[in-house]
Amino acid sequence: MKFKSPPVNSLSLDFLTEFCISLEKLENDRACRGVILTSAVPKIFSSGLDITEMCGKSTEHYAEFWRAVQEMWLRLYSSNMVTVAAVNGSSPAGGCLIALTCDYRIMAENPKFSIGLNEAQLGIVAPFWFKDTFVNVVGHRVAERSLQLGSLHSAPEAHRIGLVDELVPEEKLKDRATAVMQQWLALPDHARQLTKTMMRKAVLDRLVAHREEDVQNFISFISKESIQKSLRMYMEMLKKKKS
Ligand SMILES: CCCCCCCCCCC/C=C/C(=O)SCCNC(=O)CCNC(=O)[C@H](O)C(C)(C)COP(=O)(O)OP(=O)(O)OC[C@H]1O[C@@H](n2cnc3c(N)ncnc32)[C@H](O)[C@@H]1OP(=O)(O)O
Repeated sequence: MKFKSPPVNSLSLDFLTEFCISLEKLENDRACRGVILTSAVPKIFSSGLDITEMCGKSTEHYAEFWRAVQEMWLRLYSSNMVTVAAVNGSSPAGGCLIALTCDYRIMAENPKFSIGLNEAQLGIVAPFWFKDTFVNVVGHRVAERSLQLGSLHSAPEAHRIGLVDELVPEEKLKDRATAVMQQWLALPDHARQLTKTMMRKAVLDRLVAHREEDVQNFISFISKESIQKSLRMYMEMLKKKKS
């Protein structure tokens, strides 16, 4: 599956809805046992949640948007398919979450590409299930430091801390992702799927049990004037960086 929402594959409500529909179709297709996620946009895997969806909108819109973010994560983290992220560009925040939610991450070894949960840099907080997914990949200490600092890690550093499983030259990314997929698909599906469920169930159950509370937390957090101001300033900064 190739993300193609230029300029930066930001995760808008439309993007998330289409992503979930596509995942559901693949999940229900008995002939499909695995999916490789990558980007058709040069240099960017995904720029994370679309900030414009979280700025100056109604409470109803925030609720709908956040439910779509939750749905994307719940479907991908609990997928029966083998999921491989072929990270061919930068991947901050929600983009990093998508990669973390897969079974395996391969990143192009370009030191200009960065990845991480940088929410703190925007003055916002990664929710508990972003944090739990991160901890499950890199361990508590590395996750805590990285989250508090809102670090964006260069590709080599991301590999060093275990955020990505391997680095390959960009032109070899597709072949390597295919080889990894074949390796994972060589196992009997039922054994791999039950193992995945066992490893991920507690974290998935936690969001399922607190889903509505999480929506309400998001709404009250994002509606604060101080948070809206931080997001507006961040968007301004992104625009200024260009000129
Ligand atoms: C008590 C606890 C309660 C907790 C409750 C929950 C709290 C809320 C949790 C929310 C979690 C949020 C997760 C996120 O994902 S937030 C998004 C974070 N993303 C970023 O920080 C990335 C920002 N973008 C960049 O750094 C760069 O754009 C990038 C490196 C990706 C690409 O750089 P490049 O130079 O190639 O491109 P431009 O910067 O010029 O961008 C092109 C245009 O795209 C716009 N843009 C970029 N990113 C976004 C985005 N994420 N959303 C919307 N729009 C984006 C950018 O402004 C440019 O637009 P213009 O062409 O119009 O200028």
